[in-house]
Amino acid sequence: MTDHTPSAALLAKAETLTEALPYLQRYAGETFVVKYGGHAMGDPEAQRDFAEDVVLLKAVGINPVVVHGGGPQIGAMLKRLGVESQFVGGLRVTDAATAEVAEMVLAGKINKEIVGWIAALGGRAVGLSGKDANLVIAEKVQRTEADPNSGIERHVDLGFVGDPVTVDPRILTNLAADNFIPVVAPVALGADGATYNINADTMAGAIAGALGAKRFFLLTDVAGVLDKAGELLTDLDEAKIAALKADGTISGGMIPKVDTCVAAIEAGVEAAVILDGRIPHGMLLEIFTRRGAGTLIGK
Ligand SMILES: Nc1ncnc2c1ncn2[C@@H]1O[C@H](COP(=O)(O)OP(=O)(O)O)[C@@H](O)[C@H]1O
Ligand SMILES: CC(=O)N[C@@H](CCC(=O)OP(=O)(O)O)C(=O)O
Repeated sequence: MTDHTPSAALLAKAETLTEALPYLQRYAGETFVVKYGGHAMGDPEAQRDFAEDVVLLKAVGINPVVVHGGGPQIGAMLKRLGVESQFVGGLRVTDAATAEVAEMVLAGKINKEIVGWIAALGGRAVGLSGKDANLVIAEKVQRTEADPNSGIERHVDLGFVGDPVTVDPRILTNLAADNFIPVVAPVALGADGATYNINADTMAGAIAGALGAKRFFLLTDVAGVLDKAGELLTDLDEAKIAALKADGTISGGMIPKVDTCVAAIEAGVEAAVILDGRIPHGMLLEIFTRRGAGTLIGK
């Protein structure tokens, strides 16, 4: 007689599904903002896995809003055009020609690639930038830098680099209510009518704050915030972050990330998670299993 007992592997799959039940109940109807960084995009397979996660979130009643980057991809295009890029404090110095290329790569190429993957997997994505429906109004960033000789702080002109100053999230909530998945490129107009290039972490944080998102995910190319020994720090708050910045544990590109998370939480986001976007379905493991992944930043 044939043995009809399910295999252990099959039973483990059922357990994974039941383990997800409390999370499915807790998050149904909530808004999750996901920042998908250029380094996390990797190869087409990684992009497909990411899109699959986003479509799954929507299918179980969560409202995902994707805000993407594309720094390495802008860099590659500028290189093809023979233009060198300079960074100050993690921000790309953006003259008018660079702003044009950044918009083409972000709002044209990458945005439509992500929309395409989501569509291919049965989701209904709408690609937009901060310009659409006045989603974001930007203001030229003001930065200072210490002069290497005198040590005196002086103003640095980053060109068309913007900070989001107002966010009108109605287009996002309207799209989500109609079962669309918004995919946002970090480009916006200033009140002066100019096009501004915005750091994608900053853009995503401002949008997460304006939406009062339940969760804000930052997908990057490290496991999360690491301590000096390279071990993952699983839980952080504002005070711990301040200490880690002060002693130099958090540096470079991780500084704007944690600052963005803290600002988003102050604006009403319940918690932010920094995690490795290169791990296939890492976001699903974080959301729907007890193990979690990455660094959770809360109040
Ligand atoms: N304490 C830390 N933990 C993890 N990464 C850190 C830390 N301090 C600095 N970093 C750096 O921050 C980087 C992530 O920032 P960034 O390269 O700007 O990411 P992205 O391109 O995804 O926006 C890491 O790859 C790492 O080099
Ligand atoms: C002003 C500024 O630096 N803008 C960024 C926008 C893209 C971005 O932030 O992409 P990642 O998230 O992949 O780094 C840039 O030009 O690279």
